[in-house]
Amino acid sequence: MSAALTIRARPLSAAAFAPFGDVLEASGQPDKVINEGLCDRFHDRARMDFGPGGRAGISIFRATSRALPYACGMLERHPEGSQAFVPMMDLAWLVIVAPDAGGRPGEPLAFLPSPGQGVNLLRNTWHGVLTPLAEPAIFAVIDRIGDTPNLEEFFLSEPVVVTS
Ligand SMILES: NC(=O)N[C@@H](O)C(=O)O
Ligand code: NI
Repeated sequence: MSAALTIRARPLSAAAFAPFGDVLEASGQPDKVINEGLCDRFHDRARMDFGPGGRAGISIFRATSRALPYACGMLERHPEGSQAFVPMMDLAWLVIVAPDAGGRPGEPLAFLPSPGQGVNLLRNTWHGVLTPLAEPAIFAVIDRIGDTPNLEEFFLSEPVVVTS
């Protein structure tokens, strides 16, 4: 019986997350200063994609918190569109992603966003479902609205255990 894979969650960084998506944050120099100089605009910072036959939508997720160490038993992906998660309050949450390895998830990575960070997952990127580590956990989710399921799930033979 193989031992369950254990991975350590690391602070979220744009560089480490880049193959999987974008970190949504007020980072670096603003692209524009607007509103009579009273607002910095960090312009167009996500690689969004909703494919033919779909459109962008904003939904609100109210999720149940989990705890570390967290056993992740399923990774999913959305073949027809990107998916962004923007917390609407300051809370700890977990982002699990994985490269594709021949149509199934490869070794996952786990990230802990800092306050002020959201994520945009690229289309067809393997990820764990929204995983807050506190409650209340309210998120704005920007993803594809369409008539197809836009969902592929992969159930792991052994859960991946995420530690802090
Ligand atoms: N199913 C759904 O709307 N949410 C998931 O895609 C998720 O990543 O949480
Ligand atoms: Ni998803």
